[in-house]
Amino acid sequence: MKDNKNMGTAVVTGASSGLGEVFAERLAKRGYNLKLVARRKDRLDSLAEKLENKYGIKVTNLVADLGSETDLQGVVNDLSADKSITLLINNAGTSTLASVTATSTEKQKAMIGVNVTALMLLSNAVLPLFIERNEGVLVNIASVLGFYSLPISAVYSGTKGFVVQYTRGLQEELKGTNVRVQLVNPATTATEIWEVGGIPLSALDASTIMETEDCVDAILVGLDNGELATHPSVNDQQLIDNYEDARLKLFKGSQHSKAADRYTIQ
Ligand SMILES: NC(=O)C1=CN([C@@H]2O[C@H](COP(=O)(O)OP(=O)(O)OC[C@H]3O[C@@H](n4cnc5c(N)ncnc54)[C@H](OP(=O)(O)O)[C@@H]3O)[C@@H](O)[C@H]2O)C=CC1
Ligand SMILES: N[C@@H](C=O)C(=O)O
Repeated sequence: MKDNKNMGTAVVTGASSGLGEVFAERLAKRGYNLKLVARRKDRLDSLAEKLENKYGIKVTNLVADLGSETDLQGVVNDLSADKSITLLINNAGTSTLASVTATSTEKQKAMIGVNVTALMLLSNAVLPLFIERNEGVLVNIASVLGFYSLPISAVYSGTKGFVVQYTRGLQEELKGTNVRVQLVNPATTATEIWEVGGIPLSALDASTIMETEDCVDAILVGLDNGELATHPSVNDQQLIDNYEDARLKLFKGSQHSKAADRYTIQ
């Protein structure tokens, strides 16, 4: 991304705390006007006031529960009609970390509503404009739990697995265009999501917890460098390359009309 004053509008969902709040600050500094989405109006209002005063940009808040069909449709309508949007960061997310049987159906549906349905419908809202203009940036925040499941993350990992594959699919669709789609897989980062999800940060190994600002700054470096998939906390690039190579090889190895020899009926 360039540093100039004609950046258009960046939409950041989940801007009332954590990664989203830092994204909002960093993008304001780069000269974007902002559209911020979350439920907590007080937090969005004070952030908007701070960023407008500090950076001289315009901030519009959309107070909405992305898990509510009506609120989500309101945001979709707003974004679809806003031709100033140049960047959408699908960051809002919610997690309940517990076994499936210990997680209410309501909480499971909330994870699917915010992490999956909202992310997809908000992408649908901006992509037609990006494609028509042949320019635009979509950033989807998944998680390392999108390619790995813990005994307490079956549903959350399922939702983030959707984000991973959906984003990869969009990248394939948009290959050869100037519409950029970045997949982001953060690992443990010091935000409220842990407390909200039932695991206090104090219960985790401190050496594995990244600061929120460091995570966002790494994601933006990845974006500036044109990365398709950004893993902020993975130092060893070879691990990423091996993973990408292995999943491609496994896919290619699956393209056969006959069952594998080990499934021959004896
Ligand atoms: N922190 C971590 O360790 C990791 C986080 N992630 C992902 O990063 C993203 C950001 O989370 P993070 O900053 O950590 O957590 P936070 O809890 O700090 O932020 C989550 C944001 O999402 C918003 N949000 C949650 N539910 C809704 C809803 N129903 N409607 C509208 N907005 C909602 C919250 O706003 P409000 O409550 O005001 O509505 C808040 O602004 C998420 O997608 C998360 O899954 C991925 C990997 C690791
Ligand atoms: N957000 C975290 C879990 O709640 C993660 O994705 O690791």
